[in-house]
Amino acid sequence: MTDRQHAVDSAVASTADDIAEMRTRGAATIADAAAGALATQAKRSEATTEAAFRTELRAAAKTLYETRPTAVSLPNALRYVLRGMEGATVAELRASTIDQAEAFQRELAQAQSKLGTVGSNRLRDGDVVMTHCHSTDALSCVEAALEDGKEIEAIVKETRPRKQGHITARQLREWGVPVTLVVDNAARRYLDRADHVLVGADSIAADGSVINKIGTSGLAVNARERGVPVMVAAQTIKLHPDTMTGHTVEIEMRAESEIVSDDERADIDDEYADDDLVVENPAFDVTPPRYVDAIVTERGQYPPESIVTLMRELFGETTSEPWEP
Ligand SMILES: O=P(O)(O)OC[C@H]1O[C@H](OP(=O)(O)O)[C@H](O)[C@@H]1O
Repeated sequence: MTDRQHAVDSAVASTADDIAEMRTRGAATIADAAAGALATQAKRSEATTEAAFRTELRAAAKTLYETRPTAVSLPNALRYVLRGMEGATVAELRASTIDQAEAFQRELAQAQSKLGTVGSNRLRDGDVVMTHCHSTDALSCVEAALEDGKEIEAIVKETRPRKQGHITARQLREWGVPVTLVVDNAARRYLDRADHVLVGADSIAADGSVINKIGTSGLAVNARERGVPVMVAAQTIKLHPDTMTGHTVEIEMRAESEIVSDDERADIDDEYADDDLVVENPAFDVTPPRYVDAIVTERGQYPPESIVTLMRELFGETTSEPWEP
């Protein structure tokens, strides 16, 4: 084991593992868990010097960062917490880090609730929304509309390969929303019945592109063809500052076991072939801004092309990694 691994608390390692294995998933939920893990690291740290404490916290942040690459809410959360780590003694550093992590978690919840109010203004009584994957930001718009007394129906895409549509359907049913669950391939057929496509985002790029669960871009193109507006619910924590300086967002490639079992692979592949069957499992795709009607944030709704103005205001041009000294 390296010194860095020794310094990282077991609770941080376990949070990182939960994120990597998607037991903790969804961009906002990941950010919340990461901030909580840094607070735990600060609470449990046995560092005796200020330098050792800072090294530990940076090592914890790096461990969390290296779990999944696409949702920018994760590095944005880590950056936010580490920037608040201030003080001349270990006790002061500990207190400020814990305070900052708790402030982050509070603001995250408040932002989602504000975003929900903004998004619900786009929904009319009796509207039908089509969802993809499971997004707490997207669902907060429906929740706010229901609280306003509007009746909303949902067509919920299953979302292969991990079927997060089931989580969305379960939540909506709990709220008493009529739900029609469909396989992903049925989306175009059911768009005729939808008034909105409502999705979340893992990252939003400076040009207004939306990086979200694989299948979002095809859904958005079909929705445009059918004249159904596409609404993306994304707190500003989903804005990807690196894209202001030309970087692209890394698309996570997940294990092939999410798509085919070993037996299925053996059944498909020719055992005498010179090469192996290739199976690829990208978790996300990129929807160009021209297929998106509105990005709904806690600061109001934006046409995708103008999101860069908000990014500059919130992040400046800073894109350094949170664990860099
Ligand atoms: O932050 P909230 O809105 O909850 O979720 C945002 C996005 O995170 C999810 O990714 P995954 O299931 O973690 O791969 C989905 O792509 C979803 O749209």
